Amino acid sequence: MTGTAAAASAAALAGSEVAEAPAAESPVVAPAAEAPVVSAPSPVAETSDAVAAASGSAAQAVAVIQPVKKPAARKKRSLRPARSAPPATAPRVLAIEGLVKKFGENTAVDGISLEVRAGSFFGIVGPNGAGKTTTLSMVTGLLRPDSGSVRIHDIDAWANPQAAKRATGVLPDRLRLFDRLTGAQLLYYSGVLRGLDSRTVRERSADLITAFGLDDAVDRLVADYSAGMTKKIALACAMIHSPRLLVLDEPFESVDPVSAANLTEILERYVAGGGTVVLSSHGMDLIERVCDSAAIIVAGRVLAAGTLDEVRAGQTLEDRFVELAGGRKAAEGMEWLHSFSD
Ligand SMILES: Nc1ncnc2c1ncn2[C@@H]1O[C@H](COP(=O)(O)OP(=O)(O)OP(=O)(O)O)[C@@H](O)[C@H]1O
Repeated sequence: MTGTAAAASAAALAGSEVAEAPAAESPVVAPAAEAPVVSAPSPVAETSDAVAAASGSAAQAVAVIQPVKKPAARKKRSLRPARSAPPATAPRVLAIEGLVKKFGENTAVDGISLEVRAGSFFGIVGPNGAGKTTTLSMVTGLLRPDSGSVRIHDIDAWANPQAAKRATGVLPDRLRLFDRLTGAQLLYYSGVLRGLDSRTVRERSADLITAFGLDDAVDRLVADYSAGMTKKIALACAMIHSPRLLVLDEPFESVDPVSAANLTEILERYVAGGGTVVLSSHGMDLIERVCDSAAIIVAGRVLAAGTLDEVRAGQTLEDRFVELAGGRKAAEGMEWLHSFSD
């Protein structure tokens, strides 16, 4: 997704439980290396090195993916305790009702409803193509819904987009920034565009640059930034007008672990100060670590939403996700991949 600002604070979910059967052919999510708990046994693709045995060829002595023969028993580990969600009495910062978006024959978003209350760190997960970006784009005014409504701090985001955008900071999926500006110029531009006076922008820019560790990069063109640095400057731009709600589409993609910890800390402080974060991510461990509430979206529909514990339902988020998304797929076939062309 793409874009810039918009509105308010956060929340736990309305407690919507599984709404329908898992999509039969949803794509797979590879098991995260560090995924905590796993309770139910589930089939996993196994790797084995040294397949040299078959031919003795050094070229073939590499790891290959073998078909799954039987479900491997998975170790039970304890669940990471969930961060506490805001009370149900907290103001609703984001209310999405019956959102639908079609692209030709393809229904990308098929009636999504969600609620996020002030002070929530809300994670949205789903397989590739599930409709996360499309949903967030409709929330932030970047894509007009076919039907449904989006309210940010009780402002109808599509009837009154300017007011809604004032309350929102946006980190879009496909960053389209004015990258012929330096980082400092881009921050300044973002602040002034938000109506901040020059002095305030300079003060906030200095704070953000330090917080995001961009001191050495601010005078370079954004076009020359690495992917992770670009995410950071874009996130700084999204925050400069101190919005009540931050909508972040895959904020940690391309961000190194140290910088991710830094970003997480900045966001945690923002939430502790009353802000609300809605983010999408494929990092299940990260969502379990930082979010108090979550939604699992598959094929344009919400299959589970609520507090993290409600959504996990006693499993890890990853296992619950895989279960709802239709299970893991065995990596079978493609034997040709092992018959190297040289
Ligand atoms: N501009 C567009 N035109 C046509 N189809 C689109 C467009 N944007 C998204 N889609 C389709 O809508 C569906 C949902 O896409 P979307 O980008 O919202 O998924 P996503 O959950 O964000 O996926 P990912 O995790 O891969 O980023 C997909 O089938 C995609 O091909």
